[in-house]
Amino acid sequence: MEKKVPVITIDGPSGSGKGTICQLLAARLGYHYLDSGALYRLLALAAKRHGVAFDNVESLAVLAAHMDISFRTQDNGDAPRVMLEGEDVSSLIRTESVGTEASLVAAFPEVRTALLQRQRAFAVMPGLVADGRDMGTVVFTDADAKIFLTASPEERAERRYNQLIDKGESVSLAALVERVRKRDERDMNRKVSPMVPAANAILLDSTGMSIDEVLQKVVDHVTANGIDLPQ
Ligand SMILES: Nc1ncnc2c1ncn2[C@@H]1O[C@H](COP(=O)(O)OP(=O)(O)OP(=O)(O)O)[C@@H](O)[C@H]1O
Ligand SMILES: Nc1ccn([C@H]2C[C@H](O)[C@@H](COP(=O)(O)O)O2)c(=O)n1
Repeated sequence: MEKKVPVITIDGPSGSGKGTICQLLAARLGYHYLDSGALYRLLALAAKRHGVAFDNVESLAVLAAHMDISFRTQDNGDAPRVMLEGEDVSSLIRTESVGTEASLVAAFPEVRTALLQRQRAFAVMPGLVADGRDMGTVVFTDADAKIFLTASPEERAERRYNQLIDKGESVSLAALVERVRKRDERDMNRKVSPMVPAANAILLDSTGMSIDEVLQKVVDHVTANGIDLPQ
């Protein structure tokens, strides 16, 4: 019998630290990493470039199923480069506006269905750490360990603020808090695959916790669920 691919899911709102923790965990375990939010961001960018309106559901679904995308793993351990039609768009998809547009196109069931198999294809040996909003509830329901990572909207906005300042972008913290709240609201209240913790996920509130502290809690949960760290 074929061995089941181990999968760990970390879902949660924007800025909760999912990407950071998933990448550190994947590196520790030697697993693959899926940034599912990047797929929705890529779709938003591809739609703009191909002149597809954000309410043209049929064309968005076709684009979601067929867009030419890839993730290029970096030898130095840095985040994978995100490619669209052969172009490195890693920075382009990280803007606040693309995040909002990704949240808009993600609300369509047709788009989510079109991306389902593409996401599941990431589950290959030796294992996968998947980050998103519905990894534990829809995409990998039989995952070995599920975590729902949160932090207060104020702290998440502040993390994003520091990130943008580091990149040399001038932003208002108050505007970011507002944007974080709006995106949470849309992601939590959409009809399909809303952002909710899976019934068998642990809830981890990272407000006031360092990255190392969060990682340790996640590692504890993962090992308690039978996934061993390599020595
Ligand atoms: N526990 C933490 N304490 C302080 N800063 C953190 C913590 N976790 C993550 N960060 C920082 O917060 C920022 C956002 O983190 P990250 O991109 O991992 O969040 P995310 O949940 O993946 O967000 P998104 O869903 O929008 O992609 C990064 O600059 C990261 O270094
Ligand atoms: N599994 C997922 C991942 C992402 N989305 C949507 C909702 C988010 O606001 C947007 C951008 O995601 P991020 O890069 O910030 O993680 O994409 C989703 O609906 N489901």
